[in-house]
Amino acid sequence: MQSDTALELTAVSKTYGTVKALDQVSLAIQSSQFVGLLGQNGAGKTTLFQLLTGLFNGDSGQIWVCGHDIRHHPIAALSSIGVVFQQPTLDLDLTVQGNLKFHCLLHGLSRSEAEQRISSELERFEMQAVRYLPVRSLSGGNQRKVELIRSLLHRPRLLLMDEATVGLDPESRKALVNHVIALCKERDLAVLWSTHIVEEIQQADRVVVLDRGKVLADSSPGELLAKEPLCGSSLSDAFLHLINLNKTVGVVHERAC
Ligand SMILES: Nc1ncnc2c1ncn2[C@@H]1O[C@H](COP(=O)(O)OP(=O)(O)OP(=O)(O)O)[C@@H](O)[C@H]1O
Repeated sequence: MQSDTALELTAVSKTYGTVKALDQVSLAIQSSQFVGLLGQNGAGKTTLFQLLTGLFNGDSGQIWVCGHDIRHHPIAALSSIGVVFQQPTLDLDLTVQGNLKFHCLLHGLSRSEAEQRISSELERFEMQAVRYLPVRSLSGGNQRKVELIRSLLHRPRLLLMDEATVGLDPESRKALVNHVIALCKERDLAVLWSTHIVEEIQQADRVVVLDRGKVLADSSPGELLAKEPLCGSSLSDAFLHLINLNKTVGVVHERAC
């Protein structure tokens, strides 16, 4: 494994009954790479994030975060990860400060370190004005920004964004994507950005297309669109083409069996 590899998965599989939610998934993300994980409903994105955040173990395969095997060294692995989940997880009745401070203390930061990091992150996101307001009073876009700020306070090397723009208007969505891309390059952060909205990952260094648990493509948007028969199509069309091709392969495979 390269020393700047933030995440590596080898042949990870997870099955629910007869459903293969993840089927031999392998991928690696280096520091400062923004990788888009694109998949339709049911593709396996959430399952993948559940495995990456240690909620469940896979049936087979291995996951390393910054060189730590998540199954055998979960604390070291998880302390290197920042996560923004699809569902909001802030305490709406606490202030922004209260939510952020709680996270810092959970990660073992001293009170003075916590204050200093909260101040500098709020400044970075131009959010100082809302520091002592209850989260409930913030707009949806600002609540998401607070979740992002919280995910960065313990200085992770890998940021996991699990459909983090759900419920945001197009402008707020774009702003959040741009914030994360800037952070990725500024802080050598590796980012896995899961979505089914193609526009969000137009600027990604790499796009991983997941469908019915399988990785169908893993390349830069440019490389993906240079391949026959995707040549000349938009990223959105290329995505749909790959998904439809996989459906056809599935039908042929089922008939052959
Ligand atoms: N706890 C579970 N029990 C049974 N089946 C599950 C469970 N979790 C996920 N699945 C199945 O695994 C497959 C992958 O689901 P997953 O939620 O990971 O997809 P997703 O890409 O996150 O979809 P979405 O975009 O709709 O959130 C689906 O067929 C789903 O029905």
